[in-house]
Amino acid sequence: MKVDQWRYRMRKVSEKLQAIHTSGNKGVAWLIDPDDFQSIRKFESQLQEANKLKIDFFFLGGSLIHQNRISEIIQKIKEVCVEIPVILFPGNALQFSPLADAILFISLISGRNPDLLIGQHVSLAPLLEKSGMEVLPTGYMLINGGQTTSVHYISQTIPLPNHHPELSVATALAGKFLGLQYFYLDAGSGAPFPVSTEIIKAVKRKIDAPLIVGGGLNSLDKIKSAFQAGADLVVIGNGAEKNLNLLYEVSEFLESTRVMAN
Ligand SMILES: CC(C)=CCC/C(C)=C/CC/C(C)=C/CC/C(C)=C/COP(=O)(O)OP(=O)(O)O
Ligand SMILES: O=P(O)(O)OC[C@@H](O)CO
Ligand SMILES: [Mg+2]
Repeated sequence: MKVDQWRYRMRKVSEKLQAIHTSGNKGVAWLIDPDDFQSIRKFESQLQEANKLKIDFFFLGGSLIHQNRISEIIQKIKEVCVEIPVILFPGNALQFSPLADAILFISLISGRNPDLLIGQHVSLAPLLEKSGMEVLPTGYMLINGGQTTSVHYISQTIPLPNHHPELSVATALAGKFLGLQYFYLDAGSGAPFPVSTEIIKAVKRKIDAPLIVGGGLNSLDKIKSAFQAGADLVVIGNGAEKNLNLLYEVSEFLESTRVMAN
């Protein structure tokens, strides 16, 4: 299938995110690490599951990747899961593929590293324009999840404290005044503690935009708490890699809340 054909079949990604946000229905994104793509057969069978699980989005990216197989992975996803949008979640400008449906154009607003606030963005902008891809301008905020994760190290930034909501609120407000349209609170992949509900609630109160939360969400209880605190979309990476059943549990939970809301 050609790129335009599958883009045509879908609602715009931004519309889907906005719909999740305004309806109060929650969503789930499955983060695929391009480096974990070893056996194509295993990946294919996981993708079959993704169709059944009603995953809302695939996120694709990593802090540091060793092999750039992003286009190949997207092709595979599109063969099996035509209806699930693939959103790039790049650690740098090299992690680009014109085959994706949209890109989280993340600016690391919790940090003070100019390359991750604007530098990588300038490098990618001309290519991005040519691709015609949907761009999601996103304020990306790293929150201390109890351990130094890959993204902390690679970004060379200090995360926001997990228990001083006023700092996260000030950061998110600055992002809002800069015109960012999506916010992503991330404790970092594999974090022992996810973003605190205190922080999620405080940011949610001030920001009327889709709120993405991820990092260390490896149990249904943690995911429910993130939703209850105000996350619109949760991102699950390691939790699904270790136990695909977690995605079943989340999907069942979402299904039951959507039924109750209708
Ligand atoms: C928008 C463009 C062109 C680039 C963005 C550049 C920025 C702002 C990067 C922010 C910092 C960064 C390195 C983010 C990567 C986030 C990500 C995809 C994390 C996925 O998890 P890993 O950190 O790879 O987890 P593992 O250690 O579990 O593999
Ligand atoms: O791998 P996990 O801990 O689920 O984290 C997902 C994502 O938010 C990391 O950037
Ligand atoms: Mg990774």
